Amino acid sequence: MSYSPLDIAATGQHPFTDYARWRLRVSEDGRHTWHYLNTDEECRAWPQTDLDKYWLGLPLNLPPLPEPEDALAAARNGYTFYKRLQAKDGHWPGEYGGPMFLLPGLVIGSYVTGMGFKMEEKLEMIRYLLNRTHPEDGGWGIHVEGHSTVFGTALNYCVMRILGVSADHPALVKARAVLHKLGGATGVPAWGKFWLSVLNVYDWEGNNPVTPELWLLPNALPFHPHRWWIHTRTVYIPMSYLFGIRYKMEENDLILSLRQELYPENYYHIDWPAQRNNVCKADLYAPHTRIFDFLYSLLGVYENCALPPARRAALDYCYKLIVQEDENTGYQTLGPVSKMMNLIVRAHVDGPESDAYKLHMEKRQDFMWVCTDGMMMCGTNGSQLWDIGFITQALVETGLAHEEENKESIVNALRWLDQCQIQQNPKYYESSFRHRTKGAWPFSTKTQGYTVSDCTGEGLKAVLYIQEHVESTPKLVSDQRIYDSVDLLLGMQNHDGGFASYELIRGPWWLEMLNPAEVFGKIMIEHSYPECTTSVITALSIFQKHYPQYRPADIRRVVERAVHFLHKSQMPEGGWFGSWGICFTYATQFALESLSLVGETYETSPYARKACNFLISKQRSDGGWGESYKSCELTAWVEHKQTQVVQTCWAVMALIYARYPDPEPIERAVRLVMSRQKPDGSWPQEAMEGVFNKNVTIAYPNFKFSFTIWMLGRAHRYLAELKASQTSNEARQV
Ligand SMILES: CC(C)=CCC[C@@H](C)[C@H]1CC[C@@]2(C)C3=C(CC[C@]12C)[C@@]1(C)CC[C@H](O)C(C)(C)[C@@H]1CC3
Repeated sequence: MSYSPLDIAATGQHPFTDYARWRLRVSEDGRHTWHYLNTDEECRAWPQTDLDKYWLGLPLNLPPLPEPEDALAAARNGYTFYKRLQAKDGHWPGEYGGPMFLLPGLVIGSYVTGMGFKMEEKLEMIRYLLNRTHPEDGGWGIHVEGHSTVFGTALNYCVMRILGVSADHPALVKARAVLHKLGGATGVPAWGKFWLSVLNVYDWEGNNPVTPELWLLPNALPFHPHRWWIHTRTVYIPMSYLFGIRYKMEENDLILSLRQELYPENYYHIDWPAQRNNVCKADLYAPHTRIFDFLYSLLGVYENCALPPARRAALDYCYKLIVQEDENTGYQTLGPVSKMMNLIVRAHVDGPESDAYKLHMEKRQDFMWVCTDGMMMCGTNGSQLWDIGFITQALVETGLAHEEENKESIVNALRWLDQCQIQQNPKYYESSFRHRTKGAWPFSTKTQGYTVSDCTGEGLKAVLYIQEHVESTPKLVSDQRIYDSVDLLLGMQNHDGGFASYELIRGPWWLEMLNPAEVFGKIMIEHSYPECTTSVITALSIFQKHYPQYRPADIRRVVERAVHFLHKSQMPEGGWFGSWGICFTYATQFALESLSLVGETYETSPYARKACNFLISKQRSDGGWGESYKSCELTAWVEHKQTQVVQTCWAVMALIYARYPDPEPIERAVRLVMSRQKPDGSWPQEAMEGVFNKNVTIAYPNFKFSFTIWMLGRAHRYLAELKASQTSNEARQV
């Protein structure tokens, strides 16, 4: 077995492997895999690039660029740097870390199925966790910036032990103390109970039922799982399978020892059924409702008398759905959590000799990323489309795309966008309850293959911008393919006029009252989001400018209803609540982009005016904006300790969309963003940019390039326009 004790340094400050030997391979459709080269010969044959070095945190030693005289020159310097991080195939790879409950799935899932890791991977995963302990107490949180929780600490503690760290290691001694102070692993939230049960260090009796038979109910029922938010149902399918068979790893010395380490009390005396609703206070974000507890007690009764044929039929059905999901996504599945759960089911049913086992093992690699601090598991197999969508639009809108030295880069980006569009519906379509995909752009890669409304919107915009505005680019995406994506978007509007993430809202609002996850908010059904709504309607409107003859009445109607949704969802203070980026700054940028489309600006619309005043009231004395992820948890603005460059860019973009008439706040913000730029044109990484399920931050490190370049270039032009109109007004007055 490749899991054995290791001698590990006390801290993860210095790499445990030779960072000059890591290489990022970009293959197929933008797939990312990291490789460690063992010999000097291999290293010579495959030299390290600036792209590798940048993400590994190695110095690029670039000469300083000419000091920028204005905002546009700063944007140009920014792109001179960022172009170096473009992969040969045209997209911009990047890490996608933040959640601290993903590596546990990877490592526990691999351990229980007998899949190993390379030594260098193990060492850097350990180092990553050493570097991500909470600076004050030494535990782990649900995400890298969060306080220590049982979820983060119990699971990552197991990861460290599995990977070979001794229980006496100073970091583990500390983490164990945190865990015990929080009451021990009994109070881990539901998903933690699940992983620990799979590892055989928690009793299945301590889990609320995850009844697979729900899948056998008639599809028409309003609470049928096919109506749940896609991430929730895709996780619950393999979860219910593994619960249904009470899967657990065979006992071994490590497991026996973990049973002692994780609990302050005697493991064998724990009253397991009493733990089902025991969740540590530090973890609890979305407490169960009474109705939830009542229904789960009924399911608990059912569990005691479940009929074997019904259980068998339910398990068979879940297994079928799992196989379909694996095949629809190239064994990546929708996301990192379902990935590892599906992997366990397939390993269990299909066995270690099967293709499914081998493919699952191989595709773990797509989520594993080496960063400055070690190796993490990413939130998806990358954010390829999302990142290329923004930077390409930024280049076109700032005019940088037209500059000779950037032509090749922009054509390469178009080629990548072209190959990324999904041109068919999934192999298993209706049978696996999928939304159509023909015409869509996904969030990451075509192989992952899921429609996301706003990714399709941003992908479409990026293609239209390049194909329609940048001279001499080939027209790679045909009219028909563009129509396919417009048809898809037109079909994704919800009854409230807004757009959700992957699908239409399928279930009733009250399903949120049955959220079992405890640590995530708003995960049971789709919801309409101002961000997604904006990406879609801006894409449709830009499309219409270039293709005025195609479904104009439908587009008009969809846009009108969407604008109505945005009006309704404005918060009383004037901002919009962001669900995917932090937070009011993020969503307000999107909402004002939408309003600008229909001519609603500071001068003409009370909505836009209120939003601008809200943003201006949050500008800090240094000219920037800084909002904490706590805003997302609390649904109320919380200041960040530091001003954030990326948020400053969002706020300024919002003001520009609304044609805010006073140049002064914009000029101050531009100065702030320019002052943070390094001589080589880059910006340093600051706080997390993104969020999901209200409670978990996630990194979008490419935003510090796309939104800075975009904002600086646009502000440069906007400020010039403002000055020109002020001068002409003055002239008229004279
Ligand atoms: C709770 C579970 C299953 C955790 C796994 C993590 C996923 C749920 C997260 C990770 C990345 C994530 C935040 C993402 C999204 C949904 C939830 C994801 C997939 C979407 C696609 C929703 C729509 C958004 O506008 C946007 C496109 C930014 C994000 C992208 C990342």
